Amino acid sequence: MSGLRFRAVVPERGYDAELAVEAGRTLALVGPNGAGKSTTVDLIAGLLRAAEGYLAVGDTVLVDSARGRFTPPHERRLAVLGQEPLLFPHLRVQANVEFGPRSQGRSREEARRRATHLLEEVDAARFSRRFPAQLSGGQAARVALARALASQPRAVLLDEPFAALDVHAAPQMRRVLGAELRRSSVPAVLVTHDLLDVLALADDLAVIENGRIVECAPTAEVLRAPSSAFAAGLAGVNHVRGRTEGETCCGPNRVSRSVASATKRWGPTRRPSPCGPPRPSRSTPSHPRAARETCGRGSSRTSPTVGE
Ligand SMILES: Nc1ncnc2c1ncn2[C@@H]1O[C@H](COP(=O)(O)OP(=O)(O)OP(=O)(O)O)[C@@H](O)[C@H]1O
Repeated sequence: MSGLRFRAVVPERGYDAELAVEAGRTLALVGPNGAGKSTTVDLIAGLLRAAEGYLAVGDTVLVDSARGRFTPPHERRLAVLGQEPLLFPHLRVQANVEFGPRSQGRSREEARRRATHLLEEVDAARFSRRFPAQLSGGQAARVALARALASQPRAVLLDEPFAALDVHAAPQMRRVLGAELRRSSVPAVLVTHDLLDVLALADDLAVIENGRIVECAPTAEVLRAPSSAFAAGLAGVNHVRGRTEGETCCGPNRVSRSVASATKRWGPTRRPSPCGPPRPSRSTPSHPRAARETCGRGSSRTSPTVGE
């Protein structure tokens, strides 16, 4: 498994963004309402088709509009977990979680083992004989997390997956998700409005505004020295300081910038994003610090933990 490279342009939504997430790392995508976070997830998942687009996970190119390639959602092998659990209503919980591994050709026994393990992890084993209609919203969300992780995806996409959970369930689910992501070493994109999600899960943090990535760097760096007003608000500081040396998380752009220069960068000439241009093959980030400390292929997840 290796990193995820993504770029897409959707003119009718004013969307023109690119991201790179190294294998084994989680990138949190934050931004104001209507900025383009769900659009990003939909594009990567294949639920929305871009006018121009490129998507690769590792060596597998899933979308390349220049070559007319568009892999349908069900063939992408991506785990997508949103606010709605979207469980199969006619299957019991256990069968819902077994469905992914079974459809990938795993044996009945292997699928059962994996589903049972994940249902225990998310504290939903006692619901395994129920149908989705017999679950509460929070219980269904736990099952949906188990199902998303069961199929050993190429990459994981999470669109506010804990929004429906209560204050006790959310920390437990973060722990399960964090452990699974660390174990699986796949790239993950997490859309969230919640700083706790960012602190608990995100190695890197990207800010999207008006369909453009305006900041992308290791989480600790963004929170320490935000260069966008939105990240400053998230970090709880009222000033934008910016970084003084190359500290982007995922790509070749080394020069830190103020919001103003970021806006200039993202002007009509469509320059490379802070997260780097999509690369057609596995490649090491060109930024030496990023490669060494944060974004190197196969590097371990390093997000800070929060007391939960
Ligand atoms: N189905 C659609 N058709 C046309 N435009 C859309 C559609 N869905 C979203 N948009 C527009 O695309 C832009 C990005 O929306 P998106 O839902 O991706 O934002 P978001 O960052 O996820 O917002 P939120 O935090 O409110 O969920 C917005 O301007 C929105 O109005």
